[in-house]
Amino acid sequence: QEDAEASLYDRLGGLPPISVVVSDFIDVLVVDDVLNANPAIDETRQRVPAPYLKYRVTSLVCQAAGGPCEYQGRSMQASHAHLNITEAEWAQMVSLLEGVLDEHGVPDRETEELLAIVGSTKEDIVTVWDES
Ligand code: HEM
Repeated sequence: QEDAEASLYDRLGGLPPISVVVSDFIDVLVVDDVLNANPAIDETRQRVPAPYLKYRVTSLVCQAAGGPCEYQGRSMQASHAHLNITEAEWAQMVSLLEGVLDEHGVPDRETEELLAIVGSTKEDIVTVWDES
């Protein structure tokens, strides 16, 4: 079934649109007040160049969507463990991502698939879990 239809990568239009969406996503992420209220996130995003993050995230998404890229960055666990990311911060990131996908008119099906890819990394990225 999967062989018979276009990959998510192709349905999104390949690297040019993917890189634009990722770029806009990183742009809103790094200036977000909710996320920057976490000092570990704030310090790290000031130290790590946004264009570098755009490159890495683009290659990761490209690969995960079935495109020709090979992600050569660190694991999600290794690159986020020191950021003390909470569930609330995770939810904020998802909401920013949904906004960017909506702005770019990414269709529902592709939006769901992208959110599922991102969602699959939550266990590795969130280290501060709500009780209850
Ligand atoms: C609340 C959620 C997130 C925040 C605040 C966040 C923030 C950051 C920060 C500050 C860095 C730089 C870390 C460092 O170099 O010390 C980073 C790296 C990275 N993040 Fe995230 N991130 C989040 C979620 C995600 C998600 C969902 C993905 C992809 C599915 C992702 C992909 C990456 C990649 C690929 C890198 C680069 C890894 C490397 O340097 O090799 N991040 N993130």
